[in-house]
Amino acid sequence: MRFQKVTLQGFRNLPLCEVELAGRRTFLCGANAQGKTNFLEALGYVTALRSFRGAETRALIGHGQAQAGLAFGLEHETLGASRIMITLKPAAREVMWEQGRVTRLGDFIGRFPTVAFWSQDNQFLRGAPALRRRWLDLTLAAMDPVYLQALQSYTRAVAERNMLLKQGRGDAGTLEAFEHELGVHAAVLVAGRRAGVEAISALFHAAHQRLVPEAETAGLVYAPDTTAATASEFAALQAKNRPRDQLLKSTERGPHRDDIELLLNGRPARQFASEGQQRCLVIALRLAQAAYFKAKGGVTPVLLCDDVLGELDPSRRERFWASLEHDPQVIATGTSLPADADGWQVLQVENGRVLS
Ligand SMILES: Nc1ncnc2c1ncn2[C@@H]1O[C@H](COP(=O)(O)OP(=O)(O)OP(=O)(O)O)[C@@H](O)[C@H]1O
Repeated sequence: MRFQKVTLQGFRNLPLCEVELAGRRTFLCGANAQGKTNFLEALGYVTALRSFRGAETRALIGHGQAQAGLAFGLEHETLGASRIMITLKPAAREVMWEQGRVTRLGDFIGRFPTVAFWSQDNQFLRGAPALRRRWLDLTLAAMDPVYLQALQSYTRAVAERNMLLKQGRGDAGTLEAFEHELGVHAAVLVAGRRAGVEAISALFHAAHQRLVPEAETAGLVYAPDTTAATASEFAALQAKNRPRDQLLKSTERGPHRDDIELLLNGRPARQFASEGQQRCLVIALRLAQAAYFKAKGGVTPVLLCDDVLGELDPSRRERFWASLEHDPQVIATGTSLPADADGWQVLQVENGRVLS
């Protein structure tokens, strides 16, 4: 897939920007806080209708603006030339794809894959489990509408059960109904996560080997919160935990507490990997995400590299370029043009304006 034309209006600090992207390599160059990451964030939004920074819709709308508009002209392996228009309002979002309005998220999410490499990825190993869970959910849901549906339904069921627990209205019969519902969706989630992590782990190992010359092995393991696997096991678990949950006023156990662990040479990387090793692991994980999207959806994702490649030493950067498969479109940012950017389209970003 390739972005050809990008028009943004009132998106964060970009009041109006219209850009034609030429070829497969674009570098956005500018001082700090000019709008480079904001531009990448707008492009990344098209994949899962979410900010890769995890920002709320409200934060994406320019200060003082009522709404933000994003329009993309894309070249797509399976869909041909595509046009997408997204309008963001504080409490609503509208997506137009070709001439029609998108009403079911599952019809749209994941069709336009992008993978963002950005500075906060460095927190991936040592940050809270929610960060890793969010990444895994986004990766799996983008490629599987059944998983997306289960994730939405599970999240809703937990929120409703929590609401009952908080209000103290949770009599056994009512809670039991939610627990049954919760169990059905939990079983889909854990099965999807187990299979997904196994598939991504193999791609992660391969990407890491291409990136790092040392004979190191990288892997990913699923760390579920409980051993329950079937709908009835999950429902039974919630029923057993009910007295404790009623005291704590929250659903304490379940897939919403799952985690994944990155391994380096069979050991938890978060405890043993050096800073440099961690950086390579996280980049390899993003490459694995791109490979997973390609394998599942048949579309080569666009890589959005926010000031990340500058952190790699020249030999690792060279290997990064050599490790890219299927000649993806790469849109990178930085405060100065790297030495290996020959032949790139260069756009200057200055105070919310993107200039060619
Ligand atoms: N909703 C918003 N409305 C207006 N401005 C915003 C909004 N959200 C963020 N900004 C501003 O946008 C500016 C540019 O942010 P951005 O993250 O794109 O910087 P950058 O060019 O990537 O810089 P760096 O090199 O420091 O990462 C910042 O000054 C930020 O405060």
